[in-house]
Amino acid sequence: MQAAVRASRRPPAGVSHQGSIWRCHQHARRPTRSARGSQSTSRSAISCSLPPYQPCGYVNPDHAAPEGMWCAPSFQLTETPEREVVREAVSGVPGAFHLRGVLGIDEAARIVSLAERMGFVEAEEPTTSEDRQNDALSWALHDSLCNTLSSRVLFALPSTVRTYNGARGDAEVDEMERIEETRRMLMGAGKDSTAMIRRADGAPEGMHRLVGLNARCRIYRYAADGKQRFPPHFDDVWPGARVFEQDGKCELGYSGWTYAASKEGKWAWQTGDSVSHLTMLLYLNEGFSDGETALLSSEDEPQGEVLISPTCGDALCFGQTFRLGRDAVDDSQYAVLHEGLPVTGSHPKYVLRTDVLYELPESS
Ligand SMILES: O=C(O)CCC(=O)C(=O)O
Ligand SMILES: [Fe+2]
Repeated sequence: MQAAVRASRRPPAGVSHQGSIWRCHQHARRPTRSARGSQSTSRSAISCSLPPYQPCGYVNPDHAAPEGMWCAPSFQLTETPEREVVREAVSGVPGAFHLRGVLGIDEAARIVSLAERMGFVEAEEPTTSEDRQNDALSWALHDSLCNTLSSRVLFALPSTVRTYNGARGDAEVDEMERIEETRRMLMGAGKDSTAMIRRADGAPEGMHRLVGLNARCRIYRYAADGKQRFPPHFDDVWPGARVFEQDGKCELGYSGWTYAASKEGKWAWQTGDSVSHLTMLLYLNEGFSDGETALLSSEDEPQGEVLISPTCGDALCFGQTFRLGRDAVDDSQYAVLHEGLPVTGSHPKYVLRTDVLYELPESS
């Protein structure tokens, strides 16, 4: 099968595409590397006024709110929307890419500061070598914050993801790719589309359309003790979620729970439900040593280990497994086995994890 990440869709006005790099000219320049280097993100070094935050529950009463899920309904990004975001492929890892400059240094520092105030749930003593060993919290982004963050990156994300079942033969898949390419040409997107085609055995087949980022984020803190780490794992697809605010209360509501919850082996979802295909890791600080994200392999094309050193404000995106608790769906094409390596030095590492959401195809 051909690697299916197409070059890129036609860029919006003010955006150009050079090789694997997307660039948005309209937006202000990002801080220089020396400005980034001078950033201090230790807990004590950050002092800025922050809006209030509160526990966030679930709209669906069947889902008990976990410990450490928060919402800060008036938190805003301060540089809105003047950011220059640049997309760059991760060499050797199909489907993975960097988004450079998603957050400003001060914005990232304010998120770290907010997270420290909301409070992390400390890592539990691991019982197996696969258990996550870092401090974590969940942060549900209210609509306007989620939309602002999404608007900075949407132009550089795959606009569609077409899924197909691995039971199909190569000839049929080639034909699907050909049809898809023709469709894009007819729509004026040409060959340089960021559309993606991926095999996901057992998953619903069809065209998934880009929606934006998932409001449900996690923030992880790795102590600089050389021990805390996120052992090798795949990220699974996740249903889309958004925050509902009423009478001063914030609750997270999922789309796609019908799709997620059917136990009969039948995929079921409603029109408008969304599901993720990609992880987005947003690095919130620098100033520590080690702590890279190690990209270990991708199905079909096992590359060596690719180490990504966190750069504050940059995002890293890569494929997830279309699994969601179903045995039938094992690893999916472009899913990347990865690991958060231990941190040393004098500062912890902070990283925000969210997902890139797609609307599911028309349900049959
Ligand atoms: O901290 C990292 O670099 C990796 C985090 C991660 O794998 C995740 O959030 O799923
Ligand atoms: Fe992960």
